Amino acid sequence: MSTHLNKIVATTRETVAANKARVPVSELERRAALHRPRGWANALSVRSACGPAVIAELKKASPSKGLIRADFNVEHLARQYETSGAAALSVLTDEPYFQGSLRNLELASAAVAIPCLRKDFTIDEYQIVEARAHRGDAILLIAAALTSEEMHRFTHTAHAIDLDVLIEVHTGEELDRVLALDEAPDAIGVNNRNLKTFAVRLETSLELAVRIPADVVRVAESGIATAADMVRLREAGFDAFLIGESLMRQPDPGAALSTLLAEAVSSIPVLHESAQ
Ligand SMILES: O=C(O)c1ccccc1NCC(=O)[C@H](O)[C@H](O)COP(=O)(O)O
Repeated sequence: MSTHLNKIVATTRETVAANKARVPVSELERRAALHRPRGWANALSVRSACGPAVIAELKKASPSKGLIRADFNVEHLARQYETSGAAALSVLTDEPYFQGSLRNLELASAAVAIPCLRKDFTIDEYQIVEARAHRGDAILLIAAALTSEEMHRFTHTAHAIDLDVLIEVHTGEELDRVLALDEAPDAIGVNNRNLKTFAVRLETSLELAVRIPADVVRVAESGIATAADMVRLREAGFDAFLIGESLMRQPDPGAALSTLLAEAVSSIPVLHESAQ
């Protein structure tokens, strides 16, 4: 595990321990029963069949960039993204490094009809029930932070409570471990951000794309900023594009997403035809 990831995971263990002491699982289960998950991966598949499926990320800050967006009204941003054509949302819930929160997940999810990923560093089953209790529709598992046994167990736990699972990889070796799991995730993401150096290379996705089976949703993550990036990734086989910082830095992230989608549709021939 990289030093950065090690540090984030260590802090996450402390957060989980504190949350467990404060809110019992029975209370999370009571809250979870109030809402039905909305099929995060299916929303991406459906959109991807007729246009670019963007997962718009609500990202206030990050370890690599510090504060990204000061003006951060979660409900407003979530609605703007939905109106502008996002297929799904990703909501960061880590507080110490990303200034996210479970409250943000709940507010964003309640404000829109599109499904929401709880974007966090999942290292304990408690967080999966927590995601469901706070209106999440899917969880993230990061292969670099988990053993194969943990990935399998967490995927099973999430599926048992109707949550979808996105497993994120950075290398071919991590992808091998994911492809060998007995219970497959609903989506596999390739993260272009190197967690040792924070350098971002779209080539990471482009190189691994061919090895991801077409029966899971293929997601390219990090460093996507232009329609040209989306065209390259789409041509390599990706179904969906997870975009955080490049939209968050715009004065009007919703308008920026609309423009990006319009440019992507006109640049990808097959999408242009299906949009006619
Ligand atoms: O963004 C970071 O600095 C970061 C650092 C350490 C672990 C994860 C990190 N980011 C999480 C993500 O995966 C991204 O937020 C997501 O893919 C969107 O990326 P971007 O469009 O480049 O903001």
